[in-house]
Amino acid sequence: MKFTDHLYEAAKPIWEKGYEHSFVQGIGDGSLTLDRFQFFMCQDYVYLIEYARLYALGSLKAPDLQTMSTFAKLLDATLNMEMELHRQYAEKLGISKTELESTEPAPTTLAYSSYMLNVSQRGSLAELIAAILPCAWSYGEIGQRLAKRPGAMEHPVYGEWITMYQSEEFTKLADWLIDLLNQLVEGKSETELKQLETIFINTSRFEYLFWDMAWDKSQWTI
Ligand SMILES: Cc1ncc(CN)c(N)n1
Repeated sequence: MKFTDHLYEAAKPIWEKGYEHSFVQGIGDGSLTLDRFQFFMCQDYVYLIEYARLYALGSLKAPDLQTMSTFAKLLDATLNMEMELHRQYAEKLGISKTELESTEPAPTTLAYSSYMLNVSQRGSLAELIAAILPCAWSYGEIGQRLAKRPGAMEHPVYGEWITMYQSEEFTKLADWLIDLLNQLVEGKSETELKQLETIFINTSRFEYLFWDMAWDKSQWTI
């Protein structure tokens, strides 16, 4: 069993709850209200700015030129493919680029991105990947599951979101991280593997909390 298969099994109950979340189901059946989606896209945009920095950090920590170059491609894909989706949605929803970029991170957004940055700055490349992997992997899974629903990809609002996250272009980003993590864990001790699992579970939990935040549109209360 590959190490990432083990991680997948460990996080499965959390990911399943994420898939079943009213927000995700609302994207799938088109019932999600626009105000919630708009809140999500703005928070997600500023989250992705911080997330993209982790790919730059991955490039810094990379052991060889090929790995360095792949992290640079992942950085480019986040800034110019994934975040372009957000910019296009913002335009359609009447949100300017400046407004999008200057979104104040809500508590969950800030906690999630700060946790990833902290773990990745202090830790090894394997720890960095354990922190960022649920983000890339779980959205690919969600996209592919939602895409199987008849008509979901053709929905006038949410169709493009599903189309993007189910795409091969997006899912191959996670595949590459999965392969690299499996290589990096060779020879690691049980304690080190457990630490990687803890990080992976924590960011999986944050993924769930992000759906919750978007559903409730929860902001700072003080
Ligand atoms: C919170 C979150 N998690 C994951 C993804 C997919 N990169 C995202 N855009 N936002």
